[in-house]
Amino acid sequence: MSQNEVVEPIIGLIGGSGLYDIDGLEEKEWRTVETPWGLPSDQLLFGRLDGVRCVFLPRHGRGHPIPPSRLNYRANIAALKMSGVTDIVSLSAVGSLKEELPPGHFVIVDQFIDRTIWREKSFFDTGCVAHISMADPLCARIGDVLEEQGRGLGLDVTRGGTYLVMEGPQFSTRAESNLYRSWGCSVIGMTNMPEASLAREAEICYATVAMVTDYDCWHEDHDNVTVESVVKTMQGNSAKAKALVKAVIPALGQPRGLCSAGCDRALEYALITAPDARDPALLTKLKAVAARVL
Ligand SMILES: CSC[C@H]1O[C@H](OP(=O)(O)O)[C@H](O)[C@@H]1O
Ligand SMILES: Nc1ncnc2[nH]cnc12
Repeated sequence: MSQNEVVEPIIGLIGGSGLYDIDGLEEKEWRTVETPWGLPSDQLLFGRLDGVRCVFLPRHGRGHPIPPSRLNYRANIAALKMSGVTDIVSLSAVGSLKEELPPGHFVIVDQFIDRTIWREKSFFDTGCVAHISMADPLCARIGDVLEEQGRGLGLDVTRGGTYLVMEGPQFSTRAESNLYRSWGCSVIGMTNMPEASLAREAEICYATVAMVTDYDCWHEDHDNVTVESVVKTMQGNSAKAKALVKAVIPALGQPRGLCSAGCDRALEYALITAPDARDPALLTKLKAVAARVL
C-alpha cells in the first residue's frame, strides 16, 4: 500500500431494523458469499448507484429472522471485505438516552461502550494475535460526508455521540437505562459492536447513522420502547435514510487516496505473533480479511 495509491471505493451498506432493501440500485443482483467464518445474514445485494459500486447487506436477513446476539458478525464483515468493500455505512435503529435527541433524529456516532458478552469479537485467535486501536472506532472521513449530506437534505443530524451496545434481545431495565444516561451515552442499540471492531480489523472504513426511534424507558413523558413503536418510527426514518444513502454514495464513491482517518491501515502495527509461531490453518482463513499484512 503506497501513499500515492488511488482507491476506487466500493460502498457497503448494512441495513438494520426496517431497512431491508435500497432504492434506485441498478444492475441489481443478490449473490451468496460464503466466508471462512460461515455464511452472512443473507445474500448480498450487488449493484450500482449513480455508477458507484455498492453492496447491501440486510443485517438481520430479509424478513428479520436473526436476533442481535446470533448474528454472525465475522461472516457479515468478511463477506463485505471479500466483495471488495472499502467503506461501510451502517444504518441502525436506536433508542435515545438524551432529551435533545428525539425520535426521527439521526446521530453520527463517534464512540461506543460495548456491554455485549456473548459474541465472537475478533477474526484473530490463538495462532495469530493482533491488537488494533479502537480509540476512535468510527471513520471520521465518512462521518464528514454523512454530516454534510444529511444537513444538505435538511435532516435533524447530530455529529458525535456515544452508542451503548447492549446484548439484548430484551430491552433495558429502567435502572440500566438511567445508568447509561449517567455515563453520558447518547443512544442505545444491540448491533454495532463487534460489527465496527471487526470492520476495523478488516481495514474497512466504517461509520454509523444511528436513527432514533424511541426514548428507551427512562423518559417520564414517553411510553417505554416496544417493537411496535420502533417499527412505526422506522417507517418515517427509512425514507430519510434512503435519501441520505442516495446523497452520500456519489460523494463516497469518488476515487481517492488512502483514508485520512487511517482505518485502512489499522493492521499496520497490530500483529504480535512471530511468523514462525503462527498457525497455518488460521492464516489461511485470515487471508480473506487481512491478506495485506500476512
Ligand atoms: C426492532 S428494535 C431492536 C433492534 O433494532 C436495532 O437493530 P439494528 O441496529 O439492526 O437497526 C437494535 O440494535 C435491535 O437489534
Ligand atoms: N431502546 C432501544 N434499545 C435497544 N435497541 C434499540 N433499537 C431501537 N430502540 C432501541
